[in-house]
Amino acid sequence: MTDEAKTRDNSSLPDKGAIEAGKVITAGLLKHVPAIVESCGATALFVYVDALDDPRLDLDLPVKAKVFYVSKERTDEAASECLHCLRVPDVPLTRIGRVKIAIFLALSRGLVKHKDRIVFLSGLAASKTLDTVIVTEVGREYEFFSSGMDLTDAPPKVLPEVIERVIDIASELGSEGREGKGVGAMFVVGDTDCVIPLTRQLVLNPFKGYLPSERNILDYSLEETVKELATLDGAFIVRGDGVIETCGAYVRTASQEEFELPRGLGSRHHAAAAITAVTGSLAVTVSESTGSVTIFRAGRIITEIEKPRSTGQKRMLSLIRHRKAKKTSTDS
Ligand SMILES: Nc1ncnc2c1ncn2[C@@H]1O[C@H](COP(=O)(O)OP(=O)(O)OP(=O)(O)O)[C@@H](O)[C@H]1O
Repeated sequence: MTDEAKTRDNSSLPDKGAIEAGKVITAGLLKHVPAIVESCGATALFVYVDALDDPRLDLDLPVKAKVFYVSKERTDEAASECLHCLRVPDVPLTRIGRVKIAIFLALSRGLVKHKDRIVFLSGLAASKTLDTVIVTEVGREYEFFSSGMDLTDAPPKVLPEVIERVIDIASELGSEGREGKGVGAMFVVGDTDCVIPLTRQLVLNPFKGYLPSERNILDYSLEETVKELATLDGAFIVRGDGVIETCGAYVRTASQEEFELPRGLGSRHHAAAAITAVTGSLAVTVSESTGSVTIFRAGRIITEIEKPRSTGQKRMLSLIRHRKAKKTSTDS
């Protein structure tokens, strides 16, 4: 976890009473999980372990399903302690957003498949409470994933870790923007032999002249460069093994009418749908206006991860402080 994220989490640490209440709620929920898994015929149980005090103590569940730990932590210990550990981006996410990303990552790794039934336990990391059970069948309902589409049909030759990395960077851009401003972006991943002829450069390719090993999106030292270049118009074109071919590329696309996208989505999102319709690529967009991250495949939206709304708590606190200060000065 980043220092900034730690500070954010520490600032909202629950008091002792809240932790005790959280433990009671979590224990109550976990008691019923094996029965829920069994009666729903679920084959996988996803648990957001950041909402637990100690996953090893709390999670001794005798379930007849594969158990997946979902966490924001990037540590290697987390991955080695359990075989199925899915890391979601370290940004504020809604409970549903977390479910969507974790299931999508599991799908792209081939750990779950289309029509699998999944039980997802979620909650708030800050309150150390598991308080939500979501049961879903992959591909059945539109709220999570595009319905009727076999999501197991992942783009060929795209490494799952590349998909994970792109979603990470996109989520961070959507959540944090750049220097206080919203940033939009588009990443077209895989099938670059077919994608590149359908693009034209809006600016000179900043990656030109670098060895493939020096421009791989899997290299964490490139993160800041990628985020900075996301402020340019156009798309990143990324090979399935993570090598960035170019950025600032305009995607030449068919007319907008061909794609049934929700109203309000503009040319960036239509370009993403279009390029995935005519190539075997996957596209990930970040909306500059809303911060939402959308994943496209075969001309359709697979899923959209909405940015959680700000609670306005900070603004409220500063207003209260301001009013108190004003009252004190008029009283004296
Ligand atoms: N065909 C394209 N190829 C690459 N980038 C594009 C393309 N069309 C638009 N963009 C990028 O998207 C930006 C925003 O365009 P527009 O507002 O129409 O899209 P949008 O889908 O509404 O996205 P947002 O939600 O970010 O505003 C453009 O400034 C440009 O950088």
